[in-house]
Amino acid sequence: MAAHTISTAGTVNEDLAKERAKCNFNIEEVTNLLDGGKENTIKRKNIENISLDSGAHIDKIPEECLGPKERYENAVRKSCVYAKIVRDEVLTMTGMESFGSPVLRRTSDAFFKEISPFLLHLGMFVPTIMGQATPEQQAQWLPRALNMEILGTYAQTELGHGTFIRGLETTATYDPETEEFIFHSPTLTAYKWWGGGLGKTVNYCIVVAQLYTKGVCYGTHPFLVQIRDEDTHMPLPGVFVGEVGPRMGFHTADNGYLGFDHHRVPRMNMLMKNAQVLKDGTYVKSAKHGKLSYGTMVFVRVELVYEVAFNLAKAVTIATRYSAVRRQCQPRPDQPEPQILDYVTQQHKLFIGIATAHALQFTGYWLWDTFARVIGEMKEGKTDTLPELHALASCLKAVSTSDAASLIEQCRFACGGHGYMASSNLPALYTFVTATRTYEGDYTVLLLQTARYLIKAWEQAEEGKAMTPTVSYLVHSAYNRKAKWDNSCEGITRAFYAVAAGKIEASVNSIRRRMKTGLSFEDAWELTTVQLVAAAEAHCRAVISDTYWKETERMTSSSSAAVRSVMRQLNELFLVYWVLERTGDLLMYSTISGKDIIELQQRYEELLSQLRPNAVGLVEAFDFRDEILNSTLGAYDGRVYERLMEEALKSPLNAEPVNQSFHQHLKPFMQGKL
Ligand SMILES: CCCCCCCC/C=C\CCCCCCCCCCCCCCCC(=O)SCCNC(=O)CCNC(=O)[C@H](O)C(C)(C)COP(=O)(O)OP(=O)(O)OC[C@H]1O[C@@H](n2cnc3c(N)ncnc32)[C@H](O)[C@@H]1OP(=O)(O)O
Ligand SMILES: Cc1cc2nc3c(=O)[nH]c(=O)nc-3n(C[C@H](O)[C@H](O)[C@H](O)COP(=O)(O)OP(=O)(O)OC[C@H]3O[C@@H](n4cnc5c(N)ncnc54)[C@H](O)[C@@H]3O)c2cc1C
Repeated sequence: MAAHTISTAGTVNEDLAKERAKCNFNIEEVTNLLDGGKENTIKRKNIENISLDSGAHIDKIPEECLGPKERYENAVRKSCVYAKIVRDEVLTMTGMESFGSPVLRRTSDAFFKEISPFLLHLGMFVPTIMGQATPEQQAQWLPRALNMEILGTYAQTELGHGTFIRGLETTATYDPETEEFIFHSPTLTAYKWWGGGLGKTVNYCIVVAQLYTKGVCYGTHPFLVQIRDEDTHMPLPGVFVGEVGPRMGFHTADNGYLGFDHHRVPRMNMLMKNAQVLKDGTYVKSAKHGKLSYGTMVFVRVELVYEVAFNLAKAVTIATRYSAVRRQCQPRPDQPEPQILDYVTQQHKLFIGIATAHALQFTGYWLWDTFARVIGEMKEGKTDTLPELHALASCLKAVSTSDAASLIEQCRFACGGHGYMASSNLPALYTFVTATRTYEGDYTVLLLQTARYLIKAWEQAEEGKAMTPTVSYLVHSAYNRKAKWDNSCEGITRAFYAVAAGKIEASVNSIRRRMKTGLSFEDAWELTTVQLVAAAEAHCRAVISDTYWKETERMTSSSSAAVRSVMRQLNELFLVYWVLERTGDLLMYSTISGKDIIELQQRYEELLSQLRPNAVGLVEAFDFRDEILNSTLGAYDGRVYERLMEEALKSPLNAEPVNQSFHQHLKPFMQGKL
């Protein structure tokens, strides 16, 4: 026991209590807005109560104090406990539509400081069966997968290739004699690498492999492959599977490797919605678009936008509450040390995080609606809106994951030394979210996919062709190269579109100029990629700003005046922040002047001080239960120091007064007897 442990359990930190009293809007009203309605809030809280009130999620020893093996085993145990609660209690109450819902994802954070080994089963295995299998195949596999009688993952990336899917080396060669595919890894670099849950947990997986039939390669296709015996869990003959070893985060996800030595799989295990191999080996392609087999990736990219918004919301809640409790320095003589939340630089670090969490959540839900619409159209045989969805999902995934990771790291900085404590939960949030910038398509690679679409859109605008909605701004820009500056939210958004258009045009001109010197299109493109990435990022920032502004107006149209006002302030802060971050671009592509920029800097500082009294109220509107935040610094009661000490005392190193290494190494070393 530490000497100065004083039990304050049941009390609330005074400063935090005062912050709550200062808040001038109805917090619950904002919570309802963020949940998409009061009914959804009630439903969410119900699910949280059912899942967490029994305390089944509580660890005796903090997860990060366990060794890698014990940590994984504990994560499997808790996954089974949570899955059982969800299956037996939550889904029976809410019906199957809750399966895979953001509420279950949110609640799962109380069980896993990091990640469940089941995440890929729910996040990619089941969605791939739903999206890529025929109705007959779905009828065969889905009930067992949904009931978790089989567990799966998504094994696409190999040691040699992740980005370049066409370069994958695993082969699936059809044998009409036995009506089977023969899976083989011809090289070391053909080994699958990274699949979440693959190392030890799953017995099935979606394997993406080069399909060969009748001596012809038809490119990559998804297959459902059994890799372990359902009873013994032993790898099947011809299957080499294991865990990839320690990594920066994802410690409890048992990311795995997988190789095949002529492993045979029934023909009907090819996911046949978009292409089929008939019994005699004839290949038939039914898909109307060549990239439909990449559908699961688009689905996850769409989900990731609100997934990272959720993680950012947790980080800013922790850092804002802590900043209300923490006092440091004495800027004015004879005055008490201020709360660090009173430092304007601290507000600058945190409030953009709160605003970005809103911006990404609103954009994420808007993108989800767009995705649902395109999927609906595809069911009717229409695929012409898929390229626009792919371009949108690519850039929004890239920018949202990158911004969220940077802002979560900024929240850690904002908490000083204590932010570096694992018990603050900020390190785990960062390592989890920074991975999202890479997986499901690397940042640069995805922005270049969007750039391809934008360059084509520019050419279509030049030719006077009809434009799809998200690039219709290019039509006007051809005639209006310098946007007239106007510092309203609408005017700022318009200027961001002008920046995007200007950068797209500059990229097009660079490519054309280079091609005129005799370079091929590919070489000219490559030399222009720095500009192309910047153009795609600018396009994405315009889309986020536009969506956030319009959604704020729409969502708060019937809110109370106080809620509408604080939501608008946050929205304006976001827009002005990005104007100040991008003044160079705006000077180039709009009529903004130095005087406007000085005025906007002042406006930004005004917004910081207007938002200051509502800061704690705003993060509390995210309505995270302590179990979900999992943080010594961010708990509702603000007992920061007590909780830090309580967690420190749980460290296995504190279980004994003298560690055996003293007798074994230190003492002989210090006494010169080594
Ligand atoms: C019952 C109880 C349950 C209880 C438990 C509950 C607990 C939890 C509750 C709920 C859970 C719910 C889960 C939700 C959580 C969400 C988080 C999810 C986390 C998941 C974790 C994921 C881990 C990571 C997984 C992976 O990383 S998988 C691997 C991903 N890999 C990639 O992304 C590779 C990136 N590369 C590519 O995408 C492509 O190769 C490329 C870069 C696009 C290039 O491809 P290719 O070479 O083939 O194409 P090009 O030649 O460049 O282009 C040709 C044209 O095609 C167009 N194109 C390309 N891609 C697409 C596409 N996808 N769609 C449409 N069009 C596409 C391209 O633009 C070109 O067009 P053109 O017109 O210009 O020619
Ligand atoms: C935590 C984690 C979990 C994962 N889980 C899974 C999983 O469950 N299943 C699965 O299949 N995969 C998984 N992955 C793999 C992931 O999808 C890939 O790592 C990702 O797609 C990036 O591919 P890569 O590793 O081949 O990177 P590379 O493509 O080798 O990238 C390396 C660098 O090269 C650059 N680069 C590559 N190509 C280009 C280009 N054309 N133009 C310009 N620059 C380029 C990139 O920008 C990057 O800077 C996971 C990865 C991580 C980190």
